[in-house]
Amino acid sequence: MPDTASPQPPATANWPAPSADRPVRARLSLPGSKSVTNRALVLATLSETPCMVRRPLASRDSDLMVGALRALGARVERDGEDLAVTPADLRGPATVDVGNAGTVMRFVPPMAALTAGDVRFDGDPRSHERPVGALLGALRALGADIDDGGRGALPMTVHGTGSLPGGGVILDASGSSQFVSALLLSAARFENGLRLRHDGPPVPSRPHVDMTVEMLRAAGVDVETGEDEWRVGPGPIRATEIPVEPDLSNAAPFLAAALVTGGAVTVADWPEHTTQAGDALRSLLARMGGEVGREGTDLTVYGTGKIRGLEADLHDVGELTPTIAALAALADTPSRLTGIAHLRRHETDRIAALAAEINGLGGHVEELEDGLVIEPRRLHGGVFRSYDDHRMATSGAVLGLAVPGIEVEDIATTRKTLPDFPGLWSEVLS
Ligand SMILES: O=C(O)C1=C[C@@H](OP(=O)(O)O)[C@@H](O)[C@H](O)C1
Ligand SMILES: C=C(OP(=O)(O)O)C(=O)O
Repeated sequence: MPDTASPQPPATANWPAPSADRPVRARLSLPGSKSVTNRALVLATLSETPCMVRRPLASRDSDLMVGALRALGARVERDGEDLAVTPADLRGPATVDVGNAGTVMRFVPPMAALTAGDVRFDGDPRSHERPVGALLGALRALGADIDDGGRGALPMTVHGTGSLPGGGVILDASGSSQFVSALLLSAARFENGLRLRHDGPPVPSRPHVDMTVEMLRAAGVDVETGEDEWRVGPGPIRATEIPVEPDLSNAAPFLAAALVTGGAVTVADWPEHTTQAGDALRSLLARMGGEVGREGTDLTVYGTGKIRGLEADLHDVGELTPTIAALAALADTPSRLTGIAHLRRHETDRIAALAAEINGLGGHVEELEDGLVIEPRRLHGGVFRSYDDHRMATSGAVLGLAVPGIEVEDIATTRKTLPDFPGLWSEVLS
């Protein structure tokens, strides 16, 4: 697949985050959602019909997913702005590079179990630390043969046999909602389908599970859901066309710019109905002092010149935390963000990283086991480390709007889910 990224600064150069000397007023179209794109690619590959994935994301995580599926034998071809996926038998041996993409390291192993041959999984060093053990345990209980050297982590090899019995399994998905999504996405292809029950502390990022269920149903799969239970009937997946919505989580830093500068930022094509976690920005940014308006499919956030602190449980929408924390550091009153212990196992330990980086600029952030208490302070310039985490990097950009002299380390890491964040950011600020 062509690499659509525009030229980026080298990974080692710090990026001087532009400060805003006037209210930001902009309208932008965002690239496709990572979460929708990577589910669409999985469903299209498992479908018995050819499928067009419309306007997918083209960035590191989606490139990794395309690479993984091609390694298993899928035919994925670019067709203008779309990706055309043609049914093919999945076969090994294959090697899958998961990078640091949670969706690839969780969604592809069940497909590998349906593949005839060995499939080896490895990725960035961080992929060895991100949780997959509970998912692997569930897959084994459903009949898969997996060699992870007893670590419950990557690297590992799935010894696929071309089919999986499936059936009933209990899993603790408190570490990541992606365990549930991973099993559901492939389940219709298990011989006996799937009866899945979560047992443990609450599953985070629920809207992402809802997204999985909705997309499966749209592909003709029989899915029933209970509080912590899911049932998928065995049968064909028939996806012919899957539209990809703009990435609403990636709208976060851009909409935050309206609050920070007292401006107005419009995101085009905001869906009327969506399961994306980013839709919660409408209420979160309103609670932080913004005004939110909709005109047709345009969604606009207006800054009012004031940013209010926020007390919120972000368990369902954890990936919005880095932007919300940056806003909280610039607010008039303290914030308390809780329910996000699972962020310690995201691209980096986001709780520790946000506290360290905001404090490094003169902030006052206290780490809780499951969150952050942020007391606003006058911040100063300095290097904001990104820990190879796209959302840390964009969080530094938000702070830079109000605080001169911030340099974000490795801005190119934003390519995980946005092909050209620095370009889009400077367009919005121009
Ligand atoms: O299924 C998905 O597309 C995602 C689920 C969530 O993962 P967790 O449940 O691990 O937080 C979310 O944070 C991640 O960015 C994308
Ligand atoms: C947690 C995230 O990604 P991943 O899909 O790698 O889990 C994220 O994008 O915030």
